Amino acid sequence: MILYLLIAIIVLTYIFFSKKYSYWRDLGFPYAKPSIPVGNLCGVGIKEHLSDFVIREYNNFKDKPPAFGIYLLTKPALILTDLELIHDVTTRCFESFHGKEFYINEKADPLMKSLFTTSGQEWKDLRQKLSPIFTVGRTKMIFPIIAETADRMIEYLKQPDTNRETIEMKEIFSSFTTEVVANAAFGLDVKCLGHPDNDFRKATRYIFQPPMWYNLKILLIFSMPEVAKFFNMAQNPKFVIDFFTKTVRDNLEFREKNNIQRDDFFQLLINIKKDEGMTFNEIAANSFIFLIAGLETSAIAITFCTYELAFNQDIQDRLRTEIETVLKKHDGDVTYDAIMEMKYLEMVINETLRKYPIFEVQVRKCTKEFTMRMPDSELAIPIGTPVLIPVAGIHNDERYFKNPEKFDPERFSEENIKNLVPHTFIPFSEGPRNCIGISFGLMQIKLGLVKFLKNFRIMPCSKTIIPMKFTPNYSFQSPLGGMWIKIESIE
Ligand code: HEM
Repeated sequence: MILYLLIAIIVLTYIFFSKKYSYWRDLGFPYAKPSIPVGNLCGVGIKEHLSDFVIREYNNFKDKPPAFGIYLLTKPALILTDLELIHDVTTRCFESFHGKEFYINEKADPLMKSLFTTSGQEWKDLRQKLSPIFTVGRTKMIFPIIAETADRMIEYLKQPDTNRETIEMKEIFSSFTTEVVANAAFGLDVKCLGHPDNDFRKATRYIFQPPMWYNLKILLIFSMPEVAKFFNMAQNPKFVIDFFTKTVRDNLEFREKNNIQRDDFFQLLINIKKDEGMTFNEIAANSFIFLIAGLETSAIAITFCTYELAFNQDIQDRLRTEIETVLKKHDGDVTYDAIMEMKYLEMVINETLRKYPIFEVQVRKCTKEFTMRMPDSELAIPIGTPVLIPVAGIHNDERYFKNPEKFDPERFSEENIKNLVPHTFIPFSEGPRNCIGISFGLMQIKLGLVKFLKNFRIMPCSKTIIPMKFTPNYSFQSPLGGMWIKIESIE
């Protein structure tokens, strides 16, 4: 009897998945072969990083534009391979693709409903309210916070007991950006450089690299959002929600009670609350997203840039010469204007973001039916379909970037940048839903790099990973086992 029951369960499961996985085949649309029960996500986050999967499948299908089908667990999704279609999705036909694929349960997790996760009118209103926070003028206002924190990072690295022969820099750069963004977003003086067990750092580290069991919970939430809502499940871990909502509440009460005004993002959120109205949850969720989006993205960019500079001494020398020359003109002061004058620095950062796009895939959701034209037919993309832009694949496609493995900042020289194929360099995305924090992120990266290179020469060491491999269960691309290099003081 048990045997029959088992066989029946296996047969029914097989029929269920076969039916789910016949969607693209029935439409006669090219697709990557799925596996029961995770679709095309087999091994992603366990054996390989999402970017490895994206690059591989993109290369398999890039000659069959405009798109191919995959299954995110059992959900059909599209990966786009045609640049014009990508431009339609991000910009030209934005009304059909302004959605994001996030599970929001505000009751259980007030941190999830932010600018990054919301869609439709709610997103539009938020973007309008929050845009004034991210102007170039505001970035200038935050400049001293970034500069002081970068100085603290250099002091820390110069301590006599720091092992400069083999040093893991990813954690140090993440601590640097955590201190900057905690200060800029929350007005908090968090000390995590040299203190990896600091509560703030521990909570943020957990978000980017949760334990394997936690990824299973995310899979469940993603595949059965209705069930997750029924059981009032939260996407973020409880200790992260409690920690950050308490931090925001205490901070808000302290400032309001003591009538404290500061030049930071948090103050700007308080001003919006007073002038235009903003709920506590909106303040909490958006300070949280500034923190999440702001710290790890920039830290990873500095990390990969440093990794490449260790192997490319000529580029490192040229960049250091530029830094010294420009600073000399500014009496040795690392000012906002001095940083903006460093054109080669910009080329080096662009090339870093080309080779290692932090958001290796950008995800949008179809919000209004859209007809995709194919060579000799068309396909109506149904509402609700996730649409993936394979940025890592495009940035490493030899048709657009010759010899993509080579780290070559010249691709972004004044002369060459004009010849880039449109929509092939999109590290901050494009269109109305592009990154809102570009100028702040770039300034953080630039200042961190300038202060670091002014003080240290970088070289590979015995523990440097060659070639680069990514940590499978990390939210962004991040070096497996950390980024170990040797640094030498420049006197
Ligand atoms: C190297 C640094 C950064 C990179 C490469 C980057 C990249 C991106 C990308 C590609 C998106 C669009 C994601 C998608 O469509 O799925 C995005 C959105 C966003 N970024 Fe950044 N980002 C960086 C730094 C920052 C910083 C410093 C902040 C804030 C402090 C920030 C805040 C945001 C927010 C709030 C969004 C959502 C915008 C919206 O949906 O309207 N980012 N970022």
